[in-house]
Amino acid sequence: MATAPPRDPALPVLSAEDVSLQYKTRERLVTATWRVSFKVYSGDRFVLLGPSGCGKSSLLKSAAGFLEPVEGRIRLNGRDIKRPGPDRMMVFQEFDQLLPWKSVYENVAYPMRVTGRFPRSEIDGRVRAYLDKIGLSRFADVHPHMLSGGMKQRVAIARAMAMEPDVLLMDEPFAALDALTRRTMQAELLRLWEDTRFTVLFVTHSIEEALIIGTRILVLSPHPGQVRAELDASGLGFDSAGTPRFAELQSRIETMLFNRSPTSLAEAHA
Ligand SMILES: Nc1ncnc2c1ncn2[C@@H]1O[C@H](COP(=O)(O)OP(=O)(O)OP(=O)(O)O)[C@@H](O)[C@H]1O
Repeated sequence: MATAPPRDPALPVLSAEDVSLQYKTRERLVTATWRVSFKVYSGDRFVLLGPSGCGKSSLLKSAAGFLEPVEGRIRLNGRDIKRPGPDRMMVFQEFDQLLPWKSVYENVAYPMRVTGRFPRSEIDGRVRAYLDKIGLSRFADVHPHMLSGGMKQRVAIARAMAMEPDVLLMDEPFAALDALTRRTMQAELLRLWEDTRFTVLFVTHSIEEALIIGTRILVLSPHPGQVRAELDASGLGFDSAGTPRFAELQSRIETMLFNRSPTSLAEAHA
């Protein structure tokens, strides 16, 4: 297989330029986002944050190649995204994203087998390495219905990461988990990132999750989705919760999203 030419780290992996997204239903035209721009660089943990209806999932769908902008452009390594491809792997919120008739091993192997992204001789090693990374080696032969929600999400993450996509697209991957499992999974994602420094575009409506997961956060307001701000959240993690920087960013985001003054927010939390 031909190796890709080295990429210039100064160029974005993914870029959205004035992206407007719309849905045409029989009754009306829904504008999901209005001229949204952002750039995701190699190794970014880039978070799209905002309330329900601000177009986070639509932007992710567009990056995945399922939804073409009506205005503007969305590009991967400088090329317009026209369709889905193995260079972008998606992890969804739903627990039913695995193929139920295939084992954990086969689920992770499947995209590699059908896309030919790697030589066949490499597939077994890759599956085993990624199952090991997420601590599911012992469950390789188990079928999804035997797994907890958290384990299913781990398999989905391993399956996506094993493809070594240019950008990993994650749509509220931990939102359906209980609070403790969610925290464990957030920590695990950060640990995996420390290991390989993959590029991820992560959607959430949780401010706390955005601050823990993200190195950069794009705050969106709804109807239609528009950019409110882009914030630098690098260096924050679990240990930062409650620190002045964490609290300051949290308060800034709350003010932006709820249009409340910091004082009234402090009162609301009291
Ligand atoms: N398939 C669709 N057909 C029509 N309208 C849609 C469709 N999908 C999304 N929308 C509309 O587009 C807008 C943005 O939706 P989107 O799901 O992208 O937002 P979101 O920020 O991800 O919200 P949530 O957190 O609730 O998923 C909303 O007004 C939504 O109703």
